[in-house]
Amino acid sequence: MQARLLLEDGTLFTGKAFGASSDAYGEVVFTTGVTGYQEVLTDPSYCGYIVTMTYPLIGNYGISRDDFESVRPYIQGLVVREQELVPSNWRAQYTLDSLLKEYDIPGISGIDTRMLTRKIRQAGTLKGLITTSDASVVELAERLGAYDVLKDQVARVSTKSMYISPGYGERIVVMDFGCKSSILRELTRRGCDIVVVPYDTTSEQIRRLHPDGILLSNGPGDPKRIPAAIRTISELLGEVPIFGICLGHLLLALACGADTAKLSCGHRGNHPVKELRSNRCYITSQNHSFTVLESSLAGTGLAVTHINSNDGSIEGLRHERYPAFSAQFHPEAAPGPKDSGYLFDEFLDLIREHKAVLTKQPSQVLFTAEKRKGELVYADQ
Ligand SMILES: NC(=O)CC[C@H](N)C(=O)O
Repeated sequence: MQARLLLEDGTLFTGKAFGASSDAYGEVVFTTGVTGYQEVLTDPSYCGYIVTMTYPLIGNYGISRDDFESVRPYIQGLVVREQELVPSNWRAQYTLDSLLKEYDIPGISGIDTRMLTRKIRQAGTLKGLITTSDASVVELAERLGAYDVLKDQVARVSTKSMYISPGYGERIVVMDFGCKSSILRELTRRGCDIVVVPYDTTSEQIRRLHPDGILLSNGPGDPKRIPAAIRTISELLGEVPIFGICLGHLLLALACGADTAKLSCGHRGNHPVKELRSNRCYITSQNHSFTVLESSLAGTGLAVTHINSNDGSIEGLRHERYPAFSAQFHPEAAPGPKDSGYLFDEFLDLIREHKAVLTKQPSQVLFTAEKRKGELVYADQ
């Protein structure tokens, strides 16, 4: 069956349909990862997007639920150069085509994904529509024009109620903005006692859980669309060590008074990132549209720890007084190299350091009506 992909600038691609035969609307983005299509499909941060895979053959190792990054795929639609119909992998449970059918997600194959990627690079992210209908292009353009991009993605993908994954180690409260499973895997591997809470949990509710540390997860969309979460983070800042990943990084920056903006076409796939402390370059897994503006950092207490070696954008931040740091990239990888997984160890080191300081200064342990900040905790350093 024929499928068409129409972009908001009028560009029309005609290819072959696979997956569901429903219509999909979304922002069209591309990812350059060579492997990892299952992780991309099921990463909740992709909610609202039609994803183009720049690697030309997709589906060749099939679908295995063990590789999912959440319980289901969250993309709106999938664009590939060539779809493999007969996967070859002993772990495969079913095919890409049958997965997309099961979750009512349409795909289009057989189009020039290189041209599409160039277009997005030049024009920036564009709205698009995948359809198998035979409606006229004029009609499709009208429908696409009337489509408003999703604005409530975090509410869609965050857990509706708190859940635990018990361990004997440090208690980590994960604020779930669309948390990838591999973040929980990394914490579990380190013995953590994990409590995952919905994105709109208040600081008071989080305090009652007595966290040793708070992890702000990845998640879809513009961080400014969840102001209550920004407020919650600013209320907890300095009380408990905080580690932000991707959306969590952007939210931490906003909570400290910095500003964020949308990149023209985002970073998706593997990007080189320089750690300024060691002058080392790490290959990281990335998936984001937004970035922290360097010009907004003055007076926030935030210092840049990592930068993107391709475009110089901010990739990591650390608070100079409070125990808080963040990464724009994905230290949990999935897909991608695990080079930057050391950040989870640094988070646990920070938690232990913070506890040691509190033990030396027990009077600081009590919560007071006035927010207890890191500068008090670290006053004698
Ligand atoms: N992976 C993420 O957490 C993405 C963060 C944010 N939604 C962005 O697009 O920039």
